[in-house]
Amino acid sequence: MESLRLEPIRKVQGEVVLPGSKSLSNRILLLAALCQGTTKVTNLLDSDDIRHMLGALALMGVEVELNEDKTQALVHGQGGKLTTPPESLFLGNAGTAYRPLTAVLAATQGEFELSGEPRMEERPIGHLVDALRALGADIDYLKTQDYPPLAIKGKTLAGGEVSIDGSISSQFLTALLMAAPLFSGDTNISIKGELVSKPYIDITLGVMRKFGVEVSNNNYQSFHVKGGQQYVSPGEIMVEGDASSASYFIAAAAINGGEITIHGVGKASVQGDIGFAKVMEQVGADIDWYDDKLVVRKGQLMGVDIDANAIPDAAMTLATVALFAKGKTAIRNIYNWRVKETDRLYAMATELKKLGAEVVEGHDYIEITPPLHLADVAIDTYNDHRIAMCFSMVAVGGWPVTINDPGCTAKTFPTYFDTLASVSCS
Ligand SMILES: O=C(O)C1=C[C@@H](OP(=O)(O)O)[C@@H](O)[C@H](O)C1
Ligand SMILES: C=C(OP(=O)(O)O)C(=O)O
Repeated sequence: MESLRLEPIRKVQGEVVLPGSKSLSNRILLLAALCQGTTKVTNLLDSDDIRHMLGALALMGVEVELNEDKTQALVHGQGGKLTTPPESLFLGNAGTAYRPLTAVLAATQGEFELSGEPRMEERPIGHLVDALRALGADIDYLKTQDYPPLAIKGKTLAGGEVSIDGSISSQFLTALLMAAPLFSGDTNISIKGELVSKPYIDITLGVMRKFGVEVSNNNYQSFHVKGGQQYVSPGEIMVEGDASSASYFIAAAAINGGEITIHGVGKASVQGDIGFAKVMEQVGADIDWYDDKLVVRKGQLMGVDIDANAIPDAAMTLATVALFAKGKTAIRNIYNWRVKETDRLYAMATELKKLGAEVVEGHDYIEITPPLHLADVAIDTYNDHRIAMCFSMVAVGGWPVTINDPGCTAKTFPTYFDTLASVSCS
């Protein structure tokens, strides 16, 4: 479908069961493939990013049995051995596949080429490659220095002392951490620059722990990983609901509930994006917290001024909540929005301005002051699932809107617009 017309939604109400977390799904699949033993993964996300990880694993000889709706997988671990794939591993625009595979394959015997969509070739990976090369990895840039695609000649890496720049993406450190137990000796990793998106490191360390590997860390400034370790299957593991995907329903209920019960994340969540619910309480949402669900109702919404470095994905939703909050909303410390699916700072500013909002696009922040009336426009989505999803808040807030290329939500949430319709009262 070229575009989706959303008419004003009178109220949102009902129950949502979240799909599994993208971040957890791809980490779990990779470690389940590497470990010793078979792992049953439940509540797996079925979306493009996961499909790319599964496709790559299949090409490297990993046997994965999926159930019919692809939310359960039986992964037969290879005990650290992967085979040289017959072709380039095409990883779409999935950062959670591309970055960890780069590090793991650098330490795996075999020859690998990692490619992706055109946008992936514009997303930097130099900080990770620099760190891996410093450890002796053999990695070449096939087109442009510091960017995918890559050619990797995997080999035994001995570990040692290494520093990694954490200022652009936490996924580089995640990748190094996941690969380090496979090195023959111990690795001490120190962080250069400010480490962004820190809560994703907790997700990484938590998943590694489930697969039997403990990493010690000193205040996220240095990490010690023992070498020569084998990941061990936990037997069965459930993927928690996606906290970033929850943000759209938390926001919708806060703008125009009714009441929405969101199943799959709650106060026991391991994902940093649960922090968005706390931000929304500050904005004015009325939220009841349970271990693995949230009940969210409408509130008097007020603009806030927040540092969103820890919740870069969910913070995009706040940018459209801002259209319905009193006064100005400022979202700060989000420079790396510029190197994700698109330049998200530019894209969000451009589309919010089209609706009539007053927007300041800073180098690493955005400020939004809502207009009295929203213009009826078509929102361009820049092949960015989160732009498509967060601009549906315009209809939730009672204004018509057209979303161009709504199918781009397939990256993490293929059924998003159906799920929104299921809680929409016209
Ligand atoms: O590790 C992860 O699962 C992710 C880390 C974040 O990226 P950065 O660390 O590049 O900010 C986030 O935006 C991405 O959607 C998922
Ligand atoms: C930044 C994102 O994706 P990736 O995992 O490709 O970095 C995202 O899902 O918002």
